Amino acid sequence: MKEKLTLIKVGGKIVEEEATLHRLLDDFAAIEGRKVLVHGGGRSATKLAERLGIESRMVNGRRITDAETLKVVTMVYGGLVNKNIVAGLQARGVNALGLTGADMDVIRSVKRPVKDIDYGFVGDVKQVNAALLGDLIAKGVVPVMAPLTHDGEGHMLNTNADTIAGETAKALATLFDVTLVYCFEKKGVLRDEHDDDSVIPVLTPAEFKQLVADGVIQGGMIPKLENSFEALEAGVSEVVITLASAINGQGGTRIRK
Ligand SMILES: Nc1ncnc2c1ncn2[C@@H]1O[C@H](COP(=O)(O)OP(=O)(O)O)[C@@H](O)[C@H]1O
Ligand SMILES: CC(=O)N[C@@H](CCC(=O)OP(=O)(O)O)C(=O)O
Repeated sequence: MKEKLTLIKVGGKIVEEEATLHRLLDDFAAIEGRKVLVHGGGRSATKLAERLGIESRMVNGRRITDAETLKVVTMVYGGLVNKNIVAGLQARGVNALGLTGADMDVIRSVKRPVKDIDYGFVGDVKQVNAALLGDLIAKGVVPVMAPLTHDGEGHMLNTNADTIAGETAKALATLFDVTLVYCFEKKGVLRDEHDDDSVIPVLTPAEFKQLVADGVIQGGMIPKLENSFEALEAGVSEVVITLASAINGQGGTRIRK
């Protein structure tokens, strides 16, 4: 039987605010057994870009990443956000190791080809080094992964954090019994975005399609759910979308095949 592993993805709103980040780190530190944390930081990148006079543009939930924006996201995700989390976890007795995809060649990607839209320096994941992550995890290390990858030819690329989480969960599912938890600032996938208590407890692909067509599920939630269904198909045992302050408990939306 495979050992259990919990992979938590935490988004920009949570990591940006001290209070919510500290709560999340307390809850993450309390998770027993093998674990991995993947973080975003989109909101912090947008704020720094604004201070530097660089315009931010998102298309289909992805950041258009020109050369200047790539410098900003590399500083923010690989530097400030990642190290803040690593230091916070070390203070809580968790042996965290911060990684971008370039570190130990853990995630290689290919620059997204230009079709209708030129996303710039955005990477589509090609390969996750599950064996390496598995070795680190077996040694008691807790990887903390930033949403940055590399192309193997000397270039960093910006990759959506939900995708990093989904792809890493899929790769680790060859070694572990993986639960993937996307946590954010709402209680789960909601039937009415303005009613916090309208959580959909279980979501299937057919219901997802219908809710997208009805306009109930929109924006960043669409790629998050697409990544979730893909992960389940590829052998991840369980996918949950839930409130950041509820990662240890029940509740949220459970994704079904
Ligand atoms: N039906 C829905 N239920 C909950 N959130 C939804 C729904 N439809 C759209 N959303 C939006 O999706 C957002 C989460 O996606 P995203 O911003 O990519 O998350 P993250 O902060 O985790 O990166 C929520 O903040 C919410 O505004
Ligand atoms: C290519 C791309 O869109 N990358 C994302 C990576 C950060 C991210 O996904 O952060 P959240 O989880 O906080 O949204 C971006 O730059 O916004």
